[in-house]
Amino acid sequence: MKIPSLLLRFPHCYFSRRTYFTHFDFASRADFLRVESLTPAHLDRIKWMWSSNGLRRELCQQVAPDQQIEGLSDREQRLVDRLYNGLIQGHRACLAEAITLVESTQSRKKKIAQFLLQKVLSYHREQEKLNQGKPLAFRVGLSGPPGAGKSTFIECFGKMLTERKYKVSVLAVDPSSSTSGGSLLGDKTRMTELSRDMNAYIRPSPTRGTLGGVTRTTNEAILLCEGGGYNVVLVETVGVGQSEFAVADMVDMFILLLPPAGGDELQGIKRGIIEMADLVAINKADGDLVVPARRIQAEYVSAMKLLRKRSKVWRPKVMRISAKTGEGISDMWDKMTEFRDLMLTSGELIAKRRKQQKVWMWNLIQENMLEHFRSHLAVKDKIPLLEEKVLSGVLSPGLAADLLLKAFKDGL
Ligand SMILES: Nc1nc2c(ncn2[C@@H]2O[C@H](COP(=O)(O)OP(=O)(O)OP(=O)(O)O)[C@@H](O)[C@H]2O)c(=O)[nH]1
Repeated sequence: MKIPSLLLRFPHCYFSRRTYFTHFDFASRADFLRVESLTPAHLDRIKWMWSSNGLRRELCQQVAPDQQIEGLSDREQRLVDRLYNGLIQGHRACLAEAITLVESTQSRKKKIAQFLLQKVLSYHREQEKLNQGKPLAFRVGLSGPPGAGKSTFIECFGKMLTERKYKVSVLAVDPSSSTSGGSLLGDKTRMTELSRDMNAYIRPSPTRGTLGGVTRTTNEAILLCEGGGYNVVLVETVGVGQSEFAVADMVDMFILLLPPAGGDELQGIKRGIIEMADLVAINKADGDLVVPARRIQAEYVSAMKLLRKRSKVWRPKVMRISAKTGEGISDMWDKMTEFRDLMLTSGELIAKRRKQQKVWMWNLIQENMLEHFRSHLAVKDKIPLLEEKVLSGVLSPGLAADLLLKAFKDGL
C-alpha cells in the first residue's frame, strides 16, 4: 500500500503522541512537535510501520480522537488535513480556502469547518504553550466614519509592519450586497500595495446581515489567520451601524479613526463607540488640516477624561496622524505595543479574551435561537398575522410575544 506523502511530511498529524514517544523515542515534547527533527532513521521506521499491517491498524486506532474524526468521510478528512497542514505552513491559498469554508452556510461544510477550527484551536494551544502562554497575535479593531481614511491608514500602517517583518492580516467587515451576500467594498481594491505584499493577507468579510453586522465567521477567521502565522490581525469595520460594537468584542485593542472634523460630520459616531476606544487617531493631520486636527484632538482629550476607566493600567490616548504622509504612524504603533505589553503584564488581556469568547458564545446562541424560532413550523405562519395586529394596535407586543412563545413551546 503506497505510503501517503503527507505521512512523511507531517507524521505528527497521523500518529498520536503516545505512538511518537513509544516508537520514536523523542527526547522532549518540543522535539515531537518539530517535524524537522525527524531523522532518516525515523522516516525509515515510519515506512516500516506503515508497511506492516498490524502496526498500521494500531496506528489508526492510536490516532488521537480529534485527528481521527468520526462522522467525516475519508475525502472530508483529507480536506481538513490538507487545509490544516497548509494553514500552519503559512500557505495563503489554504488560509483563503479555510475562511471560505468557515463562511459557508451549507450545513455539511459548516460541520467540516468546525472540525478544522478545533484542530486549529489545539494547534493554537500548543503554540501558546511554546510562547510562554502569550497570545500568538495582536488583534486590533479599526473603525471610523466613512471617509475617515481607514483604508489609506491600513495600507500605510500594514506596509510599515511588513517592513518590520510582521505578518499582517486584514479582515474588512463589509456590508453584504443585498443580492449576492458577497462583500461590497472589496477593500483589496483600495489597498493595492498591501494586497500584493507576501506578508499581508486582506480579506473582505461579508456580514450577511448577521447580529451586529459582524459575522461569526469574522471571529473564526481571526483564529485561522493566527493559525496561519499572522501576528497582527486587523479587523476593519465600515464604521456605521452596529459592527463596531461587535468588533470591539473580538479584539485586544479597539481603535477609532476620525477625520479632523467636529460637529455634524461625526453624526455617524455613536457616543458608546468612543467609550470602547482604547486609542483615538485623528487622521489627515497634514497640510491645511493640521490646525483643525489639533483642535479636534484637544476636544477628544478632554471628552475622554470624563469617560469611565475600563482598565487599571491604560488610559485611552488621542493621537494625530496622517495616513497620507505617514506622519505619526510609527509613534502610533509604539503606543499600541505599549498598550499590548501593559495589558499582557497585568493579565487584563487574557482575562478580556476569555470574557470575549463567552460573550460570543451567547451572541451565537441568541442569533441561532432567534433563527430557529422564526423558522419553526408551529410559529412561522403565525408571525405575519400577529405582527400585523401589533402594528395596527389590536394586540400589545407583550401579548403577541406570549402567543408566539406558547405556540413554540407547544410545538416542541
Ligand atoms: N489629506 C489626507 N487625506 C487622506 C488621508 N487619509 C485618507 N485620505 C483621503 O480621504 C479619502 C477617504 O479615504 P479612505 O481611506 O477611502 O477612507 P475610508 O475610511 O476607508 O472610507 P470608507 O471606505 O468610505 O469607509 C480619500 O480621498 C483619501 O485619499 C490623510 O491622512 N490625509
